[in-house]
Amino acid sequence: MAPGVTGRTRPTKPKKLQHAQKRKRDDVDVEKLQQAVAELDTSTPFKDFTDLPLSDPTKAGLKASHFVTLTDIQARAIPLALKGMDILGAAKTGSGKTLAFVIPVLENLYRGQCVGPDAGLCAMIISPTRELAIQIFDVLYKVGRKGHLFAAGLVIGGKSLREEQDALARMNIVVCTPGRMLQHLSQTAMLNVDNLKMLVLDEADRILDMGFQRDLDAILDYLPKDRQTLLFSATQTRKVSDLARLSLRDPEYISVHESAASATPQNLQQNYVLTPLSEKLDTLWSFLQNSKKEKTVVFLSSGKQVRFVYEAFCKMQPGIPLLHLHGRQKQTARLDITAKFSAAKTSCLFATDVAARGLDFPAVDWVVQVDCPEDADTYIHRVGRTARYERNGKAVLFLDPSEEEGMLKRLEAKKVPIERINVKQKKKTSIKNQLANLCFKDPQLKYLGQKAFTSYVKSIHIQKDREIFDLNKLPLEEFAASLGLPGAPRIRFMKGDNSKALKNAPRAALVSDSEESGDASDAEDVEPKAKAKKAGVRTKYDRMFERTNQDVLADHYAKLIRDDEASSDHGEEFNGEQVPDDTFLSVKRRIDVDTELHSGDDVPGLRPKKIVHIAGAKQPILVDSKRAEKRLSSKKKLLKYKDKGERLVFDDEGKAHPIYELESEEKFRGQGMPEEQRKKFVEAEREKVAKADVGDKELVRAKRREKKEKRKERERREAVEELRLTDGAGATTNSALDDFLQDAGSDGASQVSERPQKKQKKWFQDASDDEAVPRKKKAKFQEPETLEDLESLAAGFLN
Ligand SMILES: Nc1ncnc2c1ncn2[C@@H]1O[C@H](COP(=O)(O)OP(=O)(O)OP(=O)(O)O)[C@@H](O)[C@H]1O
Repeated sequence: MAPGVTGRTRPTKPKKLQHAQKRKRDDVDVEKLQQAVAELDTSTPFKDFTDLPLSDPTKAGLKASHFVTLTDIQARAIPLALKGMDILGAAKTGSGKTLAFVIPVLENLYRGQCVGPDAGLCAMIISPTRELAIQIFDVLYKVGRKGHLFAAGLVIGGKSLREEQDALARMNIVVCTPGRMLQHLSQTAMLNVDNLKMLVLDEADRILDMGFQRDLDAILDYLPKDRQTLLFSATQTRKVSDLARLSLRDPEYISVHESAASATPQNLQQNYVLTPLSEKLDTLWSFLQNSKKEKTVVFLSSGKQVRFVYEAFCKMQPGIPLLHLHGRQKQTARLDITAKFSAAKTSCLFATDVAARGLDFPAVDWVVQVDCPEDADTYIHRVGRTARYERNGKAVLFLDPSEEEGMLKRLEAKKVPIERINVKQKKKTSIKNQLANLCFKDPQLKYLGQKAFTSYVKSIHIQKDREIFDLNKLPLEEFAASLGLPGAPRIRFMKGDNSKALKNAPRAALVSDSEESGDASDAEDVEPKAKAKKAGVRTKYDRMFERTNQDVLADHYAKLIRDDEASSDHGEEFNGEQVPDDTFLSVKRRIDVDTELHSGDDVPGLRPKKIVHIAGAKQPILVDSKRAEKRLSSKKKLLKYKDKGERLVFDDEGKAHPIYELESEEKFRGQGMPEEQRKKFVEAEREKVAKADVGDKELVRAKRREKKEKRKERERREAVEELRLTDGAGATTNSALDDFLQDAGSDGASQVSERPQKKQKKWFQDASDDEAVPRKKKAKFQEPETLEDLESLAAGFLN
């Protein structure tokens, strides 16, 4: 519906006349707005949205969504953006950057009358991840739904290319991810971007970094140079080279919090805990046991770790709903998980850095970083998932002692205030035995553990900041044991690899292909944009699971492993990026073959025949087909041609004998009748077994006794502890988490009562207090139920 027009028009008026009148009113409105914007004094501090020269539909949309007061970044960026300036906007996480570009997009297009299918695509908003793109689209819909006539759409993959192509041809505003957008620019004939007026990069530093470089540069080649460009991020780029790439025209650098004491929100409490790598899962488990009533995001460095920890913790039933999110999940699953976590009051989400940037989950209490982030910027974005827009939040970073010094230095340089706290030892439970038992009983979990171990080691190996990440200082054997593994899986590194090149390899090296499926693997954000064939050699575990998979695995695990294999095709996901496996690991395989061409090979059209001599083979092999040639590359298959040899044992004098040697007949007869000999033998063996059984039973009894004693001892300690706690002044008023974490330097036994009450309240009281406000708001606004609903509504504005 057009701005200012109500639905109750008189039915007697002819339609043409109505439209003409409406257009006239729009023109007047637009003219007035143009003038107001031209006269806008950008040095005036604006407080409310009503102070700005905005169109009626935008004002109505803002009002309906309960946006009244401008945040700092909005107050400074929106007036300049309305005037058509290029902007580099930097402000802390959760400070409302999305509205700071959504409003100018709607307004500038409105004033420029870029509406309807003839206007073509006028604004492009690029986001690094699909989830963030959907979130931006949601905000665009909320603000634009009250009368704007633009057709807006999402282009993030996960749908058929054809479907997206048709919709794109009608769009005025597109919210997209770089890979998929590039695919359309190069393949959708009907897509015309000549009229593009505005380009927005959300999380600009991420989109400008090497991971997206190829796609972004290619997109920029398609776009007209004469356009307005807006860049926003909590950690903004100022590199001249980046600005040149974007052809910015005298950009305005707006850094709202540059002079602030910290780069992170003020209402965010930040701490770190020193915990050796091998105890990180114990600490995490204990933390979750003490925060069952909270909403937590847990960051791990790779998708495989996320899956292992999620599966293992689910089996251990922590008493809090668990979710997991990583880049290799199908898009539908990812959307489902983000929606579930957004709606949850208490839950724990295990995630890779795919969830680190931009996502606005409501009411997150804690961000826990189990694995150290790759740099301070990633830290800032991760912790930014909590303490958003005036809410309180808490973040804790687990650091191995080897990571402490380097990471603290980096954080200090970026103005991140962080204090050390300790975990109360009495509240910490070890889950090592439990995990070992689970892995022992469940080979699939063990397999996931092995993958988790390998991917963690890889993730450390490819880190470029050697002051923080040093593989040699990490207790890898203990780490493997902490995952429940019987030993550390062997990993072989290639010599002279370049970590930076490796980390950025996937985007640079992989070529986009045009799948039309709705599969998550097609083309997007943190995923590689192509299917790189796995050229590497399978490990013995891979082979083992390929075999087991066929009929032994439960459906659930068969799927897990299938997914895993699918993901392995693309390599590993580290810090939200994909790193191909084959560039990282190599297994030596050498075959001693000596090849000679068979005579007559040069007959045209015939496959050349080769005679191959293999070391140890009885005779040379004729290779006359592709299959025979392939067989040569398999060590196992080559065995068939080799002389098998004979296994021998050596006696005391060093003489060789076959393993099973028959006794001489004479000697055998000398020992009595065969039946008697058999009986004697059976009797002797029975005695041996009986003796061994006594020993075994004694061992089992001893173990049981030991377990029982340990349990009793633990129960006794807990009972004493409980008594002491209920007796202690103020102790019962603290949450379980108060009881779990303690300030660094204070001793474990007297924590709770020693900490000043005021500080405790500031730390932990926020969760329930603040929740009411946003939830109430949400109840009033009727959300479209599915993404499809939302998309069709936004596309349908045009009607
Ligand atoms: N003017 C406003 N009034 C009230 N709430 C607002 C306003 N602007 C933004 N918000 C709310 O603040 C929250 C954070 O906003 P947004 O997601 O835009 O932050 P951001 O700065 O982009 O964060 P990040 O850096 O993590 O991407 C959202 O829930 C949003 O609805």
